[in-house]
Amino acid sequence: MIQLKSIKKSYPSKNGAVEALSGIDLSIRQGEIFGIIGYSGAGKSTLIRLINRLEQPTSGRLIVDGKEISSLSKKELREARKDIGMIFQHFNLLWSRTVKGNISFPLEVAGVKKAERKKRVQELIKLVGLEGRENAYPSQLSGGQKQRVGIARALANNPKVLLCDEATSALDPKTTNSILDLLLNINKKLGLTIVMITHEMHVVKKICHKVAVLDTGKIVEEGNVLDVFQNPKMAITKEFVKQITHQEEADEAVDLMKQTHPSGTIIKLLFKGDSAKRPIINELFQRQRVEINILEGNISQTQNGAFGTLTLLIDGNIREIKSAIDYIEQQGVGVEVIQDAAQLIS
Ligand SMILES: Nc1ncnc2c1ncn2[C@@H]1O[C@H](COP(=O)(O)OP(=O)(O)OP(=O)(O)O)[C@@H](O)[C@H]1O
Repeated sequence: MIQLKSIKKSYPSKNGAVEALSGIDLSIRQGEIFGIIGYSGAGKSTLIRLINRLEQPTSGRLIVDGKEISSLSKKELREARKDIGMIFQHFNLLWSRTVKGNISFPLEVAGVKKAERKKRVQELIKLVGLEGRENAYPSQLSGGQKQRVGIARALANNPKVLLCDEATSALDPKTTNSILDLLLNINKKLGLTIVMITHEMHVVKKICHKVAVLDTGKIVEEGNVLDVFQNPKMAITKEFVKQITHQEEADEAVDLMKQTHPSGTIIKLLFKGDSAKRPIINELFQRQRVEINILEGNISQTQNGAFGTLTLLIDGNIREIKSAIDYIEQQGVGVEVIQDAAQLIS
């Protein structure tokens, strides 16, 4: 649906050109929810504005829905833009118009007749769950409701792609979740391709199928969300993954155990996909003659399946511990040895 090939974008500045994007290759498939994550200044807004054709690339090729941007006439470009809706961090609503008026606006611009407009606005209000608030003004709405108006407005002309620029960054965690659920629902119902620009890994974890990590104008890592969460390669990706998996209390529990049980073996189990559903501790208790203490555990759900970790302190004789670890690995669960008191690796 969207392809970027060797895209570069520079902005002129007093101290020479600023290279915001330096050679981006990206392919986003139809119906996918694709997350692009990066810190401030990484080039996320530039990238999304290129897809929306609000910016022109300095070089490279951009293809959306089979059409190459550089070969389009102005009229064709105007038409092609209708296939792309966009929502923003600060909603960008018209404050003097009601909910209905805001959603109707792009339909008016597109020359849709009044009766048809009215029908479409009602459909959209239902789709985003704003029934009863049709005549409210933006100032009378909560942040989540404002973003629902933004989503309805973006979908008014039946776009094929929805671009979300930090769409939940101004919302509290509960409202963020409800907006993400709505986007997921719309993706499933309408088969809409969604591109999410964000600095929050929670957003990626909850609804994206794929993720690309953007760092100073380059994509440094890309893949299926579950794979990237399980096996982040670059330091920056590991930092983002830690936003989800890191628990300070867990580190403290492990440190305490290291001090109080220097002779115990501490291992971290890494679950992925179906292995996350296995009653592995129960199986260990039944099959192996080792003592087990659970130090921490967490499980995360992504659109590609679940993944999780479980940190255990195991005591017993070396042979039994080795056998327990072999058993865990045979079940398709990864094992990382944190404290090797039994000298398993020697
Ligand atoms: N119109 C512009 N003129 C000059 N430099 C720009 C312009 N827009 C962006 N830049 C520069 O390009 C780089 C990437 O900016 P961009 O806004 O795309 O990053 P970002 O990841 O979206 O960050 P943020 O979340 O802070 O907006 C930055 O160094 C920025 O200063």
